[in-house]
Amino acid sequence: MIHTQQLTLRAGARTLIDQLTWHVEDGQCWSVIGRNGAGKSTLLRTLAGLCEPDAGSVSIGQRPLRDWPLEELARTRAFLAQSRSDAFAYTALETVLAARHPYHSNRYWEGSDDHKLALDALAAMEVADLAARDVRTLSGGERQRVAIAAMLAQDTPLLLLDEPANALDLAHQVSVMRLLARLCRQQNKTVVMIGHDLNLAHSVSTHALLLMGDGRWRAGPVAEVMQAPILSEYLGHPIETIQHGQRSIFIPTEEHA
Ligand SMILES: Nc1ncnc2c1ncn2[C@@H]1O[C@H](COP(=O)(O)OP(=O)(O)OP(=O)(O)O)[C@@H](O)[C@H]1O
Repeated sequence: MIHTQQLTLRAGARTLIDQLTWHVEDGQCWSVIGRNGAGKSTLLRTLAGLCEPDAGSVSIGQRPLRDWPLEELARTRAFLAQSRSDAFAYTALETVLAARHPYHSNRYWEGSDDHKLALDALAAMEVADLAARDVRTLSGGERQRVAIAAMLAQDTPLLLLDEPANALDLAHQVSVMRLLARLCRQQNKTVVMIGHDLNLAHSVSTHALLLMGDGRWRAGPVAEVMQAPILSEYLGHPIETIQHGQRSIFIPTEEHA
């Protein structure tokens, strides 16, 4: 689904990611992990086609990103930004319906199929009861779930999510992450998401990409890459693992003053 070849991303004089050659296959669920400022959002925006690489290339489905017509790209990848601002009085339903526009090049109005898809997406995110509400009146977590519903309604094989668990309460963090993992397993969708919760990432992801923020990176299956010594190095803080049944739980080591 995604193939990067010697991809290099910089911010000013800093090299964030150096020569990333990376394959993301259909049906995989990747977590991108790294410290604040490591370049995670910059990478995701580049994969979405919103930023130009400084060197190297990105292909989506065998085709270089720059060769994708915008409307076709919008039917292939959906992007959840880390933050958003709502300038106008759209309802939650209208916001989700807007995600159907890439399917309407030959007609102006959405059809009943679009309404059903949008309502289903709102229901999947447990915000169907908010469909008629002005998005500017929603709480942070409700607005986040409407934004994820819009992604689902966009119905793309590739989902790129910048901190999807942001602002969600514990129950919704778990249900949203499980839903993403299920989309990969059952519908062969591909997910690349950024997250700071190692335990959530470990429980739902098949693979992880670690970014050091100085160009270095490490990519691979979760069992190989999400190990305490490697995570400690990449996150700049000692981390221990404890086993709880089948689960590995990551905890930051307490440092005594
Ligand atoms: N236009 C710019 N000019 C200079 N530096 C920039 C610019 N845009 C981004 N940066 C820097 O690039 C670095 C990477 O930013 P990015 O948003 O990708 O980090 P991140 O890993 O997503 O961080 P976070 O976990 O805080 O969301 C940051 O240090 C940021 O300050």
